Amino acid sequence: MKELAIFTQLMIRERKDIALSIVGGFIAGIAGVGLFGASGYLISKTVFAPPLYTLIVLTSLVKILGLVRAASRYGERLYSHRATFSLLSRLRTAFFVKLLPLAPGVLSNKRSGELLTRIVGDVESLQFYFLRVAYPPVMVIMVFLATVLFTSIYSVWIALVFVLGMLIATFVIPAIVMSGQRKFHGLVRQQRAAFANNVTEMLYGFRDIKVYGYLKPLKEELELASAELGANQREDAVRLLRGQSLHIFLTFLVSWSVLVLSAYLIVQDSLAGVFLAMLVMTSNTAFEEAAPMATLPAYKQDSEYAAERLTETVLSAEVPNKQSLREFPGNTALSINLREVSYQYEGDWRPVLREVTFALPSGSKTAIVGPSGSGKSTLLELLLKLRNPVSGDIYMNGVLISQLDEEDIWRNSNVVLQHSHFYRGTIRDNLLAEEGRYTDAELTAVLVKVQLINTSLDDSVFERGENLSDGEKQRLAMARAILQTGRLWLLDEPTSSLDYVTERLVLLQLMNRAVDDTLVLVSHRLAGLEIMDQIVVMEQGRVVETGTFTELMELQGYFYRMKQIESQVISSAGD
Ligand SMILES: Nc1ncnc2c1ncn2[C@@H]1O[C@H](COP(=O)(O)OP(=O)(O)OP(=O)(O)O)[C@@H](O)[C@H]1O
Repeated sequence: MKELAIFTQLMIRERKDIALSIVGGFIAGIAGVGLFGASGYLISKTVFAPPLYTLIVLTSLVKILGLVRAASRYGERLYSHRATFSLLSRLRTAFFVKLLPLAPGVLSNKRSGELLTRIVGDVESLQFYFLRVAYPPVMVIMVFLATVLFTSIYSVWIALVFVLGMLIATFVIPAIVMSGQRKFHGLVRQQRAAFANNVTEMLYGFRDIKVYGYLKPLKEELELASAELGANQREDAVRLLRGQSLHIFLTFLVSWSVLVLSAYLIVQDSLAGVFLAMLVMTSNTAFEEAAPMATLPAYKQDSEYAAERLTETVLSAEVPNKQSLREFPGNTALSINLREVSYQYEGDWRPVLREVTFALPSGSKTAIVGPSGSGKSTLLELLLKLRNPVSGDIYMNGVLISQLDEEDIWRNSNVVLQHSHFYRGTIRDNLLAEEGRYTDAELTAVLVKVQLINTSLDDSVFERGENLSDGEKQRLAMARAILQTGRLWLLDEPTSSLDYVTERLVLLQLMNRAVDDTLVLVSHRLAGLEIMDQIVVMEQGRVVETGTFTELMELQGYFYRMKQIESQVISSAGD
C-alpha cells in the first residue's frame, strides 16, 4: 500500500539495526528450538544409561544453547526496539516537517481536538508496524524453515504436521481474528477523535458552558461517549487476546499430534523412541515463536489505516512548491496591488470577496472600513498568504504573491490580527522578541508606547491571556508588532477595545513608528481616519468606494452615510 511507502523508506534508513535484530531473533529462535529439543533428547537418553561423556556433552549443549538464546534475545530486543524508536522519531519529524508549511490551511479545515488525536494516535500506531507487522513473518519463516528441515531428517510425516500447523497459524487464526476486526475497523479511532473534539470544545468554552448551565448535559454526554469508547477498546483488546489464545491452543494441538504420530511411527519401527521427547519439545517451541502471526493482520490493518489518515491529513492541504518561489522583493516599504481578487471559504455557498481591486502605494497608510462580515479580515489573511485567492491576483512590489514564500511575507510584516494568542509565562515571554535582541529598557519603552504604563516585564500571563483585559491584550499585541522590523503593517482592529483617549495615543505612536512603511488598518470606527492616505470602503465583499477622507466625504456616498450614522450614534449616546 503506497501510504506505507514513507515507512518503508524510513525502515531502509534503519537497516543496520533491523538486520542486527533479524540476526539476533533468528539465532534466539533456533537456539530456543535447539535448547528444548536437546533437553528432550537428554531426558530420553538418560533412560538408556549412556556413557558419562554423552551426558556431559548434552548438558553442556543445553547450557550453551540457553546462554546463546538469552544473549541473542537480548540483542534482538535491543536492536529491534532501538529501530522502532528511531523510526518513530523519524516518522514524527518527517510528518511534522510536512505538516508545518500547511499549518494555517490544515488548522482552518480540521477541528483542533481531532487533529491532535489523529496525528498523535496515528503516528503512535505506526510505531508497531515494524515490530508487529514487518518483522514477525521474516523471523517466523526463517525459524520455521530451519525447524521443518531439521524434523524432516527424522520423519517427513512429522514435518508435514508442522507445515499444516503453520498454515493454520498463518492463515486460519488471523482470518478468525480479522473477521471480528473488520466490522469494527477504525471505529475506536473515530470514536476517540470525536471524544477528543468534544473534550477540547468543552475546555475552550468551559466558562460559557458553565454560566449557561449546559455543563451537566455535556458532562453526561461525554461520560456516555467515554464509556462507549472504553467498551469498544476493551472489545478490541479481547479480539486480539482471543487470537493469541487460539494460537496457544494450536501449539498444544500440534504437540499432541506430534506425540501421537511419533508414538505410531515408533511402534511401526520408523522412528527411534529416543527422539520422541525431542520432537514434541521442538514443535512446542517452534510454534511459540510464531505467536505474533495471530495478531499480525489486525496490526497491519491498523497501521495501513493510520498511514492512510496521516497521508490524507497532509495531502488534504495544498503543498507549496518552494523551489519555484521567488526571492522576497527587497527591504523597501511594499507596494501592493490587488486585481479582481475573489475568495470563497471551502463549503460556503457565497464568495466573501468579489473582484476586489485597489492599490496600496509604497509607504502609504490605508484604512479598510465596512460593516461587520464585509470581508475585511479575510482580505488581510489573503495579504498574509494565509489563504489563496480563488481568482484574481495580488502583487507585492510587482511580484505575484503566489510566487512568494509565505514565511518571507510573515517575516517582513508587523501583524496584529483580531484575536492574538498569549502563552502562559511572563509579559516578556509574550512580547515574542528574539532573546538578546532588545534590552529590558527597550522592551519597557515599547510597553509605555502602547500605554501599558503599569505593566512590568515580569508580570505573569495565564494560559491564553486569561488574566489580561481585552484592551491589555490588544496593546500587548501592538507592542509585539512594534518590536518587529517588517516594512508592512497589517492591523485588524488593533484598538477596538481601547477607550478613545488611549486609542488615539497608541495610534499616534504607531504612525510615528510606521512613518515610512506601508500600513493597512482595518477599522470599525471612522473617527480619526483623516490622517490616512486612503480609505477603502467595503460592503458584502466588494470595494464600494476608495479615496481620502475628504474625497469620500465630498462624494457623499456610502462612507459619508456611515460617518453620519456614527456621528448621530455618538451624539445621541452623549445626550
Ligand atoms: N473560517 C471561515 N470559514 C467560513 N466562513 C468564514 C470564515 N471566516 C469568516 N467567514 C465568513 O466570511 C465573511 C467575512 O468575514 P470577515 O471576518 O472577513 O469579515 P470582517 O469584515 O472582518 O468582519 P468583522 O468586522 O466582524 O471582523 C463572514 O460572513 C464570515 O462568516
